Amino acid sequence: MELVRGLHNLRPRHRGCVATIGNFDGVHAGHQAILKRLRSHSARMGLPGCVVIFEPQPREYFAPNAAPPRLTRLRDKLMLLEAEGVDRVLCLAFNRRLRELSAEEFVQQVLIDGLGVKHLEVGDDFRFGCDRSGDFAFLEGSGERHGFTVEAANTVAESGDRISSTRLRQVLADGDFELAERLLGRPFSISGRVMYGQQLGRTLGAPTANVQLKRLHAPLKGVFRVSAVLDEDPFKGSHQGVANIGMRPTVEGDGQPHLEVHLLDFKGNLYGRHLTVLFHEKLRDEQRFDSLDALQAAITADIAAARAQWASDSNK
Ligand SMILES: Cc1cc2nc3c(=O)[nH]c(=O)nc-3n(C[C@H](O)[C@H](O)[C@H](O)COP(=O)(O)O)c2cc1C
Ligand SMILES: Nc1ncnc2c1ncn2[C@@H]1O[C@H](COP(=O)(O)OP(=O)(O)OP(=O)(O)O)[C@@H](O)[C@H]1O
Repeated sequence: MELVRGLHNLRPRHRGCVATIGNFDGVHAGHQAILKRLRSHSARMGLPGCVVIFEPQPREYFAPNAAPPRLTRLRDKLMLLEAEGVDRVLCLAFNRRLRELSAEEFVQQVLIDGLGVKHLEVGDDFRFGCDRSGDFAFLEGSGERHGFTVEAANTVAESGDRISSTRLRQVLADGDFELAERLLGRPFSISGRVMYGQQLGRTLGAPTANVQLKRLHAPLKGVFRVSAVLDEDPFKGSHQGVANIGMRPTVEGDGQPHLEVHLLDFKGNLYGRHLTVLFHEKLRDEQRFDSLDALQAAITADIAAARAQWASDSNK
């Protein structure tokens, strides 16, 4: 899969494709349905399938502090899009210039001059352009004038409700990981590099790998039953574990949320390795304990609860 950053990096060879546009945060089952249609039009027309995304996502640009949490960082989003068979991603910087483009200018500059789009696939509620003035009817009209076809994919729903990134954020915040897995088509995960922590975990009887969240504003907090894959290689096996996402109020953290993972029965150095943490169940909320002994007892109980659930799963 090819990543093109910015319109200025498009070359004549990039012209002629089938495309779709959106945030694709989480690459959930609704997105996957659109991407499946993109693949089939791409095969039918013998043209590459291109996804146009924005970075930052528009709401992060408009309200950096009030934007909703991210389900996927750019890196993970790109890996998931590649796994869905996307040939090319055009990542546009969402900035003042882009936000001020009218729907007409967006079509002309991005779809026609930039990509030479021959077919556009969008969701039925898709809107774009300055003040979200461009909709499906507008695109159909543009398509007739500029020579591309447009198709609106039907809404993909689960239990009667539309699947969306917004809904997933709520489902994760509620700790409903079974539903999250159905909406995503895979368990929810966060990945990152393991960095040095305060090295306190080992004295608590549970050494933890501190996974770098960087600027990721995680959509969940609390203590979870997890599994983890090392270096993105599922063939190296997945490890069972428990994890905490929070501020670590008992040990006076650094004011930043951390993702800390304790892998059960694992010995080895994880510093600098890449860890993908898959979330299976919420065990409890993070708490401020009066002593490190009380925290240690709580973590021991978390580990026991996780082990009991794994054991019951394997007996099913
Ligand atoms: C399963 C688990 C549950 C945790 N629960 C809490 C908690 O409820 N409150 C809290 O302050 N810290 C909690 N922590 C975070 C610990 O305070 C943290 O892992 C410990 O301070 C070690 O940090 P270090 O790796 O930076 O040394 C939890 C950690 C794990 C792995
Ligand atoms: N459940 C769905 N069914 C059909 N199409 C969808 C579905 N969810 C998203 N799409 C389409 O996928 C494309 C990308 O969607 P986008 O990520 O922008 O929206 P979203 O997942 O609904 O997120 P949000 O909750 O932030 O609105 C758009 O064309 C959108 O209409």
